[in-house]
Order: sequence, then structure tokens, then C-alpha cells
Amino acid sequence: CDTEWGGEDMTVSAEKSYEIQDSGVLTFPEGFVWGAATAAYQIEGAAREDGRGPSIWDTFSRTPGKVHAGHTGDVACDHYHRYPDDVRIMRDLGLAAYRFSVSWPRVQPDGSGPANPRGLDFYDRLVDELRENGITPIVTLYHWDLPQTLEDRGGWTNRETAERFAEYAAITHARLGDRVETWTTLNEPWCSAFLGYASGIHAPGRAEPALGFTAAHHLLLGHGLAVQALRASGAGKVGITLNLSPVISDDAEAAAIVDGLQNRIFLDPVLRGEYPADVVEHARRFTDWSFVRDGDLEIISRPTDLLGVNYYHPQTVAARAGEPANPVYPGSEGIAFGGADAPRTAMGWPVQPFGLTDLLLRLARDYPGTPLLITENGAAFDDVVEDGEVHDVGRLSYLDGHLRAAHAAIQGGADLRGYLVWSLLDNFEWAEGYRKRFGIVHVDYGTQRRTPKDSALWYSEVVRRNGL
Ligand SMILES: OC[C@@H]1[C@@H](O)[C@H](O)[C@@H](O)c2nc(CNc3ccccc3)cn21
Repeated sequence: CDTEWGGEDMTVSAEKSYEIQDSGVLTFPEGFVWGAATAAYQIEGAAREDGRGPSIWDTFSRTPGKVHAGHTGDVACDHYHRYPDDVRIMRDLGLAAYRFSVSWPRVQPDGSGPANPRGLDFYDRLVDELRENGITPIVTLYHWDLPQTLEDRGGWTNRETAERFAEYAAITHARLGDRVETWTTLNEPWCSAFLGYASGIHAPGRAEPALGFTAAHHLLLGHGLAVQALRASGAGKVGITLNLSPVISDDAEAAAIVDGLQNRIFLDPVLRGEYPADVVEHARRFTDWSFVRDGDLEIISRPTDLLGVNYYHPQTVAARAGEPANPVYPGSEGIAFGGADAPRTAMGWPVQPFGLTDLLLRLARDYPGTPLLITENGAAFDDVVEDGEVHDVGRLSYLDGHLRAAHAAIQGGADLRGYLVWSLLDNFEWAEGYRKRFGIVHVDYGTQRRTPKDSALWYSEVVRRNGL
């Protein structure tokens, strides 16, 4: 199968676009940043402690049928109380950086107005603990836990939410900015918009295709306004994290549609200051784009210092007459998804490391000049604790293959600055609840015991060597 990029005339055979060194020691550039990533709602617990307000995920997880077995983030990994132990695990693994998200409803319980000092106090404690253990904090300001009060006013379909987000960004940076240098505004606006508002699969559970585009724009506007606020507050490095997937297809039109809806609808506004014309046209059956106001794209494309890349797998698509639309890709009638001939993770996602190389090389070619940071890459497998150990060979192999793929991209000229494994801990996997485990550290949710898996021990050695 060839890898087709929509909008850019690049057709390469995924097997021939690079050569992964399949033997010998691979060394990453000096100063390459090795770390791990988590998110507030997925690990913190303490859902009502110290003044935290409800988020859309507190509401959604309590809505019957939305989350596996009615699981919620009420307790999760109890990281709110156990963070010193978790930082100690990171230190013992030798990690250099830790990406975590700040819970907006902890900082502003109603999403606006004065800060909740006890909410900020937790992140003070966490940042200090990280720095005392030689670990660089990397903050995500928004990882899907919108304060419910803002959703009650329309959430990301309401332009005012973008303005509230910028205020929240300023408040959080004012408290932590003296000790946190690297900030990303949003985690995966594609998920927030098209899982949350277009298809109903994620919180807040709205399922109107048109709302996906409206929400996407206001998320991007919130990103731009937050970048402005962070710069005004003296922030160091600022960026955004996008989940990006190369599209594999024999049909160029299908590939262009999916690449546009998944990748270019966010990459182009942020890095080029424009929506891709083909996506604007494609979406006209759902929206007139009247939510875009003069000056918005200038705000959205304020210069940034890094692009966070979340990669898990490519999208394999094919033209198939009569295929109904995939609800997370509005207007994708006639496009069949899936069909990759590859091993699968416990999520059913294909294991195709070459997609990471192709993605990074494409970003380097089409969006040059932006340093890249892999902010998430990892895999769920059904782990078993045996005599206090977890022999997660599937995850270890996934990570090994993807690090080799990342190295190939660096060799091919990609300006990749670091890799943050998803995830440090097993955690609340959104609609899947706790039944899917992505952690390199196992969590027994009954006892909260942490057990570093074989993948963690292997990763620690990779970090120590700065290579494979
Ligand atoms: O699903 C694993 C992680 C998730 O735990 C993170 O919170 C989130 O940032 C994340 N994004 C992806 C890739 N995008 C995605 C696609 C479909 C459903 C959920 C996420 C995977 N993951």
C-alpha cells in the first residue's frame, strides 16, 4: 500500500520511504528528551477534593452506557495523594521529563472567575517534587476535562469558552511559570471536537457533525488566545499537541478526505494560518463556517515553539460504494476504515511503526521549521502480574519498533527533540474505563500498588543509553 498525503503530491511506498536500521545500537541526538505522559482526569482521582468542580468527564462517566462498566475518574490512580511515589518511580527509571495536564476545574471550579488556591497548590507541590527529583515538567493545559459549567453554556461550541480558556492559561502560568518552561495548550483538539461533539463517543456526548467543526474552530481559537496569554505572562516554550495519523490508501480521494479531516484541519490553521481549502469545501454540507471571524486565523497561528505529536497508528482507508459515514469523520460516506494487515494491540489498533517515520518526515517536509516532540506513543495490552512482575512483551516490542521508526525519521532530517511514552501508569482510558492498560507501570486499582512492567525496565535502559 502506498502512503498518500492529501493536498501534497507525495506518494511513497511505506516500505520504501526509509530504511529502519534493524540491527546494532541506535543512538539518539545528544540532549534528546526522554519521558512519560499522563493526564489529570485519567490518574488524579480526588474528584471532589480541595474545591475541584465537576468536568464534562465527571458528567459523561456517570451517564449510563457511556463508559465501560460505569467506571469513573473519581479515584483513578489516586495520583493526587500518591504523586510523591509516582515521581520516585520516574526518578528511579531515570526519566528526564514528565508531561501531565492541569485540571481546569481544579483551578477554576466553574471555569471562570477567581482561582481556587487549593487546586493550584496541588500543582505547586507536584512541580516542586518533580524538579527536586531532576525531572522537567511539561504542562498540558487542556486534556479534555472542560468545567461542566462552561459546557452548560455550550462548551466548545460557544466562542466564549475560548476566551475563558485563555484566562485559565494566564492564571495557571502565573502560579507555575517560574518553574515550568514548556507548555502545550490543548491535547488533541480533534478528539475534543469530533469524538465529543460530532459523534458523541466522548464527553460531552453530543452527536451533531456540524458541531464538530464549530468546536474545532473554538478550540483552535482558544489555543491562539492562550498562546497570547502565555507569551504576555512570560512563558518559555509554547505549543499544541495533535493526534496525527498518516493515511494509507490506494484511493487518493479517500486519503485526502481523511487526511484533511484528521490532520490538515488543525495543522494548517496553527502552522500556516489558513484552513485547507479542500476541507472547507468538504464541510460546507455541514457548516457555512460563519463561526470564523476576521482575525481569528491570525490569532490561531501565533508563532509556537514546538508541535506535540501523538502517534499510535496510521489510518488505512479504501473507497467502498455504499459505506456509511464514519461519525468521527463527517462526510466520509463511501470510505471504509480499517483493513491494515498488521498485528493489533488490545485496542484493536494496528502495530505499524513505519507510520511514525512517514508522519515525522511529512511534517518536516510540509511544515518545516517547527521542532517536534512525540508527546504520546504507546500501546494497550492485557497485562498479567506474575510473582510481582509484568512481562509485557507486546508493549515492549511496540515501543522498540516505534523508537526505531522515530530514529529513522531523525536520520531522514526530522527535527525531533524528544519522546514521551504513553503512559507512565495504567489509567482511566476514557470510554474504555480501566479495562485497557497503556502504562509502563502496572496499577492494581484495588490496592493502588504500582509495579514497573518489563517495558519500564527496558525503557529505563534506553533512557540511560540514549538509544537502543
Ligand atoms: O488511547 C490512549 C491515549 C489516551 O489515553 C490519551 O488520553 C489521549 O491523549 C490519546 N489519544 C490517542 C489517539 N487518539 C484517539 C483516537 C481514538 C480514541 C481515543 C484517542 C490515544 N490516546
